[in-house]
Amino acid sequence: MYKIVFMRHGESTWNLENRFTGWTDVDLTEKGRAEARMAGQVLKDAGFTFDLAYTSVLKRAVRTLWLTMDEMDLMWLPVKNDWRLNERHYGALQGLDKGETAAKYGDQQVLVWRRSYDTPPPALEAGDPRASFDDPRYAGLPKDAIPLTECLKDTVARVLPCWNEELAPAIRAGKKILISAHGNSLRALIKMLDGISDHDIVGLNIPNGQPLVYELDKDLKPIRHYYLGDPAAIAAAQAAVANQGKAK
Ligand SMILES: O=C(O)[C@@H](CO)OP(=O)(O)O
Repeated sequence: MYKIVFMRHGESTWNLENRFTGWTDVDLTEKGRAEARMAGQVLKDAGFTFDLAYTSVLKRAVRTLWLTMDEMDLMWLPVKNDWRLNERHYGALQGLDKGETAAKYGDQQVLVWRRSYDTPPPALEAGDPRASFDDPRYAGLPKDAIPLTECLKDTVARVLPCWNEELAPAIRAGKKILISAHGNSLRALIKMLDGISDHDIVGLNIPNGQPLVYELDKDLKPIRHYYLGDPAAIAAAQAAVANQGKAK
């Protein structure tokens, strides 16, 4: 049996401000840093250790990983930054207030943009300063791999090769891995792992900074999964994430 740990980053400045974030590279708040340290403490107390860590190229996930590793006295851990673990690109919604957007377009439309499997948010114009074409961290990518918006299906299409080429081989090689990523890139991974339907994935919300353990069989099929933190606090945090997209 294999065990891997997923973790969504701690609270970011735009989580606090309730803005659509996507590929915008915002940092953690003080609360987010505390959540990341707490995750390290919880993992340490539960007896976890790791050989290798994966994260995105966005600083909220990278810093969460650093703080978690620091708390576990694992700063030496090899880290692979993979853009394919980035948050789902939020297109032209990036930077907008979620509640105001819901007041303007309706809760249902915002739920579709936030959680549907195959309806992307409106795309950025190619010349929009929010587009990532000139960002050096994506310099090695073909231009058509850099999104202007993404639905979850598009995120699955980039996360799946990351799983097949990086994560799964590391797990099979016996490495204990920690993956610090984002709400929707983790939803994409979990949808794929658990075979969640396009319909049911709408209801899945991932809380900030809570280690999520997956136990996998020899074929890397999930046996069970569980959060390490307090179940009531996790359920409340998941409900809070779900409610972020509603008009006040
Ligand atoms: O804004 C975002 O990029 C994501 C994660 O914070 O938000 P949501 O939960 O609305 O998909």
